[in-house]
Amino acid sequence: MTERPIRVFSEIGKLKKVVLHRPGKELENLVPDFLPRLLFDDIPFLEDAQKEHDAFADALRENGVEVLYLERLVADAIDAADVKEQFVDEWLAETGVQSDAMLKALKDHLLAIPDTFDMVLKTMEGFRKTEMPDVSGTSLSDKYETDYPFIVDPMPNLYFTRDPFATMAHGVTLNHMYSETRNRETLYGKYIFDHHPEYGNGAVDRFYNREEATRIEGGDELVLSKDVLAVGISQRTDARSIEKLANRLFKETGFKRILAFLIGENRKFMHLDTVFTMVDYDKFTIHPEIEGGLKVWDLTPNEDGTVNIVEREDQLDVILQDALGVEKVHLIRCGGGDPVAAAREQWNDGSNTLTIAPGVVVVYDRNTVTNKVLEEYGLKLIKLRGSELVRGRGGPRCMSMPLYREDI
Ligand SMILES: NC(=O)NCCC[C@H](N)C(=O)O
Repeated sequence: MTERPIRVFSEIGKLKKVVLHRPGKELENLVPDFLPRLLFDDIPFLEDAQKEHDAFADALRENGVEVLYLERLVADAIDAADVKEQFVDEWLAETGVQSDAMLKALKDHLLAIPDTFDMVLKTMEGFRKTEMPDVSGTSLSDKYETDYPFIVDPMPNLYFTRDPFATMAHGVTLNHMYSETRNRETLYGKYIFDHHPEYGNGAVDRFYNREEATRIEGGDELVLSKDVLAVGISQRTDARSIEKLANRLFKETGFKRILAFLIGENRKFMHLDTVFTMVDYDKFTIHPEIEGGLKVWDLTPNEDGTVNIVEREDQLDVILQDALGVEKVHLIRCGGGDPVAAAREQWNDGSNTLTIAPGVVVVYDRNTVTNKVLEEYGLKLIKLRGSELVRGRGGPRCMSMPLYREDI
């Protein structure tokens, strides 16, 4: 049997292949009045954000990881299946543009871009009003004018490739996102998994679809082992989505348990991976602020195919020891447990680490208190500058989607 293109059975197995998105001109379409709606807290300086991101990609390559770019995968998928016009039509249908004349002008503009790669980048960047001619249509929507400076919004969160789709076993969840701005991002995943020569046409199992009504985002989906997932019930992921996922995974894969972590609905920690990541066989980062209110449910398959759901009364370390079959689990507290350092460093993604091999972890250099504690636990840190990247509220795990990890 041929090797499946996706293989992810842990959070910590040696990372061999990953998807990133190099931040592009979409960041130059962030303006102060619309930051909250686009889920940003500040405006990064693109040139420096790209340098920081290139350093991230280089660090991964130096450690034996093949880096694939989302924008290249999408362009190759579109070209391979010769579906440029279909892609543009689907993209347009999700822009919210109502004027027929403007829809036609946008379509003509995109299809006139000779290189599909550049066309894909343009769909990510968005369109300012100033860059399109006035269209003189006849319908009411053609004549109607607002002060809004964009015809089509940018998609500034694309460099957080962790969220719109998530890999596990030999497949993906193609997610239905919490916000309109991020839901548009999932179209790129759809084209990759429908049409890419290596990742499309059924080569990758599909455990969730973007058309589903309930929400789930990749930052909430953690593959703890070949048997166990942890999934956050959060601002971004509904409990119902986790039940659906459990039903499918228990039937279609070897996963035997999902731990559903209730972390509450909060901008500061919108996904489970902003407060909890796995860094070694027996070590996890954790933000102390979630520990008090954390509830964990255990989802396991019943013999009749239904899902058994039990609330766990144990402490988190005991739940993890039991789920992973290790003697002692260490929970490494963000900011060393100091409430001020923890809050400051979690905000800057101190607990959002990317593990590229057991005990080898990519972090932002700025989280000095947390990093020192991680080193005291014997972890090897690869430190990145992230002053611009962090303004979008995401760290190394958020900015990466593993496609292939060696089994542990
Ligand atoms: N997994 C993650 O936590 N991703 C970070 C996403 C940040 C982005 N600005 C968002 O709010 O969706």
